[in-house]
Amino acid sequence: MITKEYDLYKKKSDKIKALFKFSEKSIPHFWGLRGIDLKVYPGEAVGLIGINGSGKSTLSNILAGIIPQTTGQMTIQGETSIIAIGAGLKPQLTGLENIRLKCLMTGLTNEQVDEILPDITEFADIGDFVNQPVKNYSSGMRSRLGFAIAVHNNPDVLIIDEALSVGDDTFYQKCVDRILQFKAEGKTIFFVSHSLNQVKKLCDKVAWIHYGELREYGETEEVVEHYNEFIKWFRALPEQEKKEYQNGYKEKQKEFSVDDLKEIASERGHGKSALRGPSIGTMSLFTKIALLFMIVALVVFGTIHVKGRSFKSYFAEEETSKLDKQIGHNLSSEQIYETFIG
Ligand SMILES: Nc1ncnc2c1ncn2[C@@H]1O[C@H](COP(=O)(O)OP(=O)(O)OP(=O)(O)O)[C@@H](O)[C@H]1O
Repeated sequence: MITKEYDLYKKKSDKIKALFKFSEKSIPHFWGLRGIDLKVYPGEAVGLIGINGSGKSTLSNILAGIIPQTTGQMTIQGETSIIAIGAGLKPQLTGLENIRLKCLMTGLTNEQVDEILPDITEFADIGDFVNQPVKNYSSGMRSRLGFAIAVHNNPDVLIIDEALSVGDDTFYQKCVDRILQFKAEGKTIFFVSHSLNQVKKLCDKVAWIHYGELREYGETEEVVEHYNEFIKWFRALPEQEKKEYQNGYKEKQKEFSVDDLKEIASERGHGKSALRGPSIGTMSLFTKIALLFMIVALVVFGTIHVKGRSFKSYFAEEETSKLDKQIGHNLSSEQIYETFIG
């Protein structure tokens, strides 16, 4: 059961303060995901649908290992690769440099990159722009480059987050063909999209994420139909009711707690392991005290051993150097002779 809790810091300094706060009550929280359970098999393409802000990108970033979940265990067999518009591309580097960087990061050697480079540039088909910094690319070009790199890295799990929505028809068809080829090879695809037609065309199953919850998971036709019914119902609501509906869910996302999660886990028959997680970003009281102690110790140690010398010898030397300055700058040679020698 995957959850993702975001801290809604108002200022950057609040982030640092929060590390040492023994009560986190003053920091507002927001649960982007509230207990997502999914079992996906090799060769399956799963669509992730939902209204804006429902948690699709949060889930796909967790699946790709870009951000950690707050609680829950995730088992992925194989390598993942995510394609989101411009995700992971360095804007200052050229297309070619980005290709090389990404490939080296996946463990290829420079020689291996040289071999697949022509295939990647041919797939991306962005012409001379491949020599331009990515910051000059249009969103379609970024998507082309990102897609070309990701598919040539040959991942076991491919995550596509809205990356097809910005490409033109020719590129879209090329990507669809490659995705279908991946599926046939037994790879798993997660496909985030607002285009229900694309989802219907590509996906075997669909997960409908609704304000951080998994509202429905099943066969594509059925889930898309229910989602469409919801959209129709929602659009027909008067503006005031729409707002109330949205605010009600947002409030639930703010007030969600580990107790709620425990309740969901027991309803679904999960053991305690479903509640465990990487717990990155939260520190236990013991860790906080230990960290504070280490910082104090470092400061004291650093003060006592200034510039590699003990506190006493450092200040003795400081005094001598002051005297040297006085000798050099204020006293004449006769005065020096009289003061120190004569
Ligand atoms: N770093 C963050 N800090 C705080 N809140 C965040 C953060 N990232 C996402 N959120 C919130 O989590 C919720 C889910 O966001 P997410 O981007 O996953 O939604 P989405 O379904 O992909 O939306 P869209 O369809 O608009 O792309 C949103 O309410 C968003 O404001």
